[in-house]
Amino acid sequence: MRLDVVTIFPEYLDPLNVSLVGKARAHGRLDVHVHDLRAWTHDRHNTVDDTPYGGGPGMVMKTEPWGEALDTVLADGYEDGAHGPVLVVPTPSGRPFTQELAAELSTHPWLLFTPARYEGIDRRVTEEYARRLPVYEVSIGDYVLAGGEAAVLVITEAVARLLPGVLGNAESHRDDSFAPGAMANLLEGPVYTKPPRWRGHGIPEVLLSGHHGKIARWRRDEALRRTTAHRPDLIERCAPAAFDKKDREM
Ligand SMILES: N#Cc1ccccc1Cn1ccc2ccc(-c3cc(N)[nH]n3)cc21
Repeated sequence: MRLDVVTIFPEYLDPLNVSLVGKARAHGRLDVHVHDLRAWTHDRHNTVDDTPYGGGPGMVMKTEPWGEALDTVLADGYEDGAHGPVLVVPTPSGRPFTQELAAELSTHPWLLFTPARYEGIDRRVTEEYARRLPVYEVSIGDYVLAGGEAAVLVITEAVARLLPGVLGNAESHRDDSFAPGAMANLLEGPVYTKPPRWRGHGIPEVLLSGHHGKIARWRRDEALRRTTAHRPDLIERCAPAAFDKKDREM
């Protein structure tokens, strides 16, 4: 997968050099290019914003730098023989980012992120590129950030971990919260590791039993309990297998 990010804060994307995404890049599973939008300005102040038509607070990001930047990035990518990208626009007014959307984005060979700042990008930029590219406007939550770069980090990590070979243990995202399967849409249950006792806290006996069926049932029950407590809205989306009464009677 190729990822391009156009931003006025390229250093904000430095975390894409470490941990899971950094390893995926080192192993050639991800090809990440971060571009400074100001490279496509031509005035001595490297201006990327201006006052909003119709008045109002804040500033709006100008069309011209974005147009030049995206045309260049697209040309570079196509030269690399890449398939057409999808444009991913972080915005508070976008489609909620979910595990399902992460899985959908992970099927595309090229994601082109346009994290804005100020009050956003002049709408004509999105309209212009929507003429030739699929555009995903994505919200990572019902709160307002100061810009889209944090959203790019979140989206990139959630997508990268779904790419073949990126997660060490292929099982790791099998029981993810929200991943398909019997535990789909259930929140993670509690996890434990050595030492067996810590400051007077022990381990649930079932986890030391070696009885895999009982352990699996306990984990499912704990996931159901936590989901019911913290996200009852997810319960109706759970696979029927999550409520398998037969198991419970065992
Ligand atoms: N746009 C806008 C905007 C509109 C009103 C007030 C403040 C902003 C700041 N902002 C500028 C760029 C940008 C990108 C993404 C988010 C964003 C995403 C989620 N899920 N929350 N916030 C915010 C962003």
